[in-house]
Amino acid sequence: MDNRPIGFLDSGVGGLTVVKELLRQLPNEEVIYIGDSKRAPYGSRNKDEILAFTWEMVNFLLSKNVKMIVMACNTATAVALEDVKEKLDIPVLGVIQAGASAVVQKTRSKQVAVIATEATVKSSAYKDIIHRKSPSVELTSLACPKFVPLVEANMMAMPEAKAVVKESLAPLKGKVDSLILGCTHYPLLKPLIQEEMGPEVQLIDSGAETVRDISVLSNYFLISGSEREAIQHRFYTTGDPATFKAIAGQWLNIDDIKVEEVDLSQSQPKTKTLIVATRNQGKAREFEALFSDRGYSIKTLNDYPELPEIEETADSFEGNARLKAETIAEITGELVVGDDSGLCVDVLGGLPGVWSHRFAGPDPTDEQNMSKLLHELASTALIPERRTAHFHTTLVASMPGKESLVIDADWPGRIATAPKGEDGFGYDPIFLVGNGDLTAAELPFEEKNEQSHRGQALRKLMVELPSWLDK
Ligand SMILES: O=P(O)(O)OP(=O)(O)OP(=O)(O)OC[C@H]1O[C@@H](n2cnc3c(O)ncnc32)[C@H](O)[C@@H]1O
Ligand SMILES: [Mg+2]
Repeated sequence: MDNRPIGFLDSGVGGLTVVKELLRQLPNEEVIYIGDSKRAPYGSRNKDEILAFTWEMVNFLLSKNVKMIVMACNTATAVALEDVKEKLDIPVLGVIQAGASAVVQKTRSKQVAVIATEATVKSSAYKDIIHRKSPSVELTSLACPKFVPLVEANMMAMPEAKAVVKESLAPLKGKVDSLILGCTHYPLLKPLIQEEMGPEVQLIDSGAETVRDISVLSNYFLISGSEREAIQHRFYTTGDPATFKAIAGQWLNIDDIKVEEVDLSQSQPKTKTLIVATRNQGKAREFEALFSDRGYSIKTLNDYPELPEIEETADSFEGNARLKAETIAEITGELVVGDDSGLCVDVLGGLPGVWSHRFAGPDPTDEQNMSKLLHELASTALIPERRTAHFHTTLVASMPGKESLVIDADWPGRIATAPKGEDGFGYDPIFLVGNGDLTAAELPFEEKNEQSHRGQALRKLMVELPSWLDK
């Protein structure tokens, strides 16, 4: 018997899907978990980086006196398993072997697929093992680089997740009888993946399959834990402990889960700069909330007083957003995101639209803009059905020498007959959300962010950005 903990490592929260299975199958084992959310996703990084980061996590786990290490990350397994195994004298397990073995046993049609990160697909680790075991099995490998950012941002229940899963899995529909979830993050999207692939396709969870191997290995080396009272699992993250706790608490069903933030590398991880092309600090704060835990340092034009003022002279949201993002990216050489947004009222043919900010004159107050709009609608749109509108936003991410990434989002509603509510800004007090009776200025800050055009666009950006940067 050996009651030392088992160490789990992952690029973020994905390895929790393996831990969940461990807690179910082997309740006498204690867990030490390290997730490198700050540097996730690993899947689009190069081999040397993945190897270095994995070793940092291995050394962290060794400092906690673990009896075994489980690389609960397919990307780390594909790149670093052999190296780590060779150099340590405790057992080290990856997640690829077990998933590959399971699919060979379970497929009937011999048409199977694996979805994984780009690095795992590139490594051909699944292909190699499956072909060695059964040359007649035909494996299709598909990289789904948008899945990990989606899970890391805890967006699994949001409508964007369904859309991303549908779009990503389209090439596999109707072609296979078994699908390996070749990234430990993916079981968190399992209901959506199953719905998209159809009930007849069996999903193989590599992580869950791995727990059987942990059990076999512990028995073989006589290091299983014994039944005891005080088992204290410990979780560490390099990212935001609150997000980690939210995902882990829900997924593992543990109420008082202990999560600590750690700084893994001696030399700080390279923080990437993201310039938001605005002087509006409110917008910068929204970016900061989402991106600083992903290893970005957020700057605005206020940090670069020497940069020119950029006039919004285009006649479309995209035109203005490009003008801001591309001009600043060209001058600074950095990653820049620009956005342009506004309120589009149907009966006014989409006005005030791109002119929302200056609707009532060159430098109007929000009140002046709102009263002009109410005045315009007073004569033409008396009934609520004629007062439909939507907020629109277009985000453009730009880097010199790269085709820009463009993201749009809408937030539908209607125009009220009088302002209502204290929160928000701009036209919020006269924007009735959806078909309801509350204006955007009556929603609490978090709720507005969850629904709004800007909130939706920022979350889409968070999912699209890593794979765009990698192109
Ligand atoms: O271009 P920057 O410097 O970022 O600042 P801006 O005020 O022009 O910012 P936008 O182009 O994004 O927005 C234009 C106007 O649209 C309105 N607007 C945009 N989003 C809104 C929201 O969430 N709630 C209420 N009004 C909004 C508001 O009147 C804004 O001044
Ligand atoms: Mg504007």
